[in-house]
Amino acid sequence: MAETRIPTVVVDDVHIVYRVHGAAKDSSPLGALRRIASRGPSATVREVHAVKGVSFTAHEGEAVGLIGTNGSGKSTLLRAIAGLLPATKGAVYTKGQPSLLGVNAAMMADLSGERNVVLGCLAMGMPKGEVRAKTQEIIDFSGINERGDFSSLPMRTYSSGMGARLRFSIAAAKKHEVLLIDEALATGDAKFRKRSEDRVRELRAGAGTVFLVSHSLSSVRDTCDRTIWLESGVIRMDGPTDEVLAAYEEFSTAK
Ligand SMILES: Nc1ncnc2c1ncn2[C@@H]1O[C@H](COP(=O)(O)OP(=O)(O)OP(=O)(O)O)[C@@H](O)[C@H]1O
Repeated sequence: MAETRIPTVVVDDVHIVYRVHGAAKDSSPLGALRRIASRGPSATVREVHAVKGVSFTAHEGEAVGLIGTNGSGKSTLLRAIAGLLPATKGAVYTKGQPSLLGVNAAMMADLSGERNVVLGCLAMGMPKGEVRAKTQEIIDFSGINERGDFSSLPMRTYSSGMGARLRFSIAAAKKHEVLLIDEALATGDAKFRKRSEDRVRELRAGAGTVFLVSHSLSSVRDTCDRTIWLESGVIRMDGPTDEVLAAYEEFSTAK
């Protein structure tokens, strides 16, 4: 009997178009004067068609890598799956509320790492008692205290890698139906990467779906069994990670 796979994310012919205001082609004073005289606001609005008709379905327990050259639309697609960007055309359907974990996820730079852990957990909807019980565990997982008591120092004193480790550790402390990771694993060192990859595997085992955007092909290889390759906003390949990475590597070296 065929195994029933439960879909968690359905992306149906999604297009994302950014409208950039104040980006007139002719930025000279004369050009500005012409635009004022013609009263045409559209002259200063330019459109960037970042995602062009992308469709796929992801299932419970699946880890999907998203790769592609700079500007190919990976982060845009992830933000659309997270519900942070509306699709200009098409639709995204998700099971539960996806959580987006990116390198720029909001943290309060003037508060200590520990306070950020507490706030981050509360923001994810964790009950107060659980936050208290998990705070130390999260700090230990992040490893930021390996070289001294950094968790009591303001986050602005952390290196970018330390900040990324703490952000990942906070997000990974909760069970997610759909976890979207944008480059967050790449900044950690080898030891932390191993730990975070193990955590991603645990999340998948709990029937979660994980998306990983990364330029680190080894991270994708170690974490994902399926990979989607985006190029200029279009899916170029979607299949087993090994096959997609081999084709992508060939494409990158041929360029
Ligand atoms: N806020 C924005 N406003 C206008 N255009 C944008 C915006 N964000 C991204 N873009 C454009 O959309 C396209 C896709 O960008 P996106 O950041 O999704 O690519 P990416 O594959 O994640 O790139 P990278 O690997 O460099 O992170 C690019 O052409 C980019 O210039």
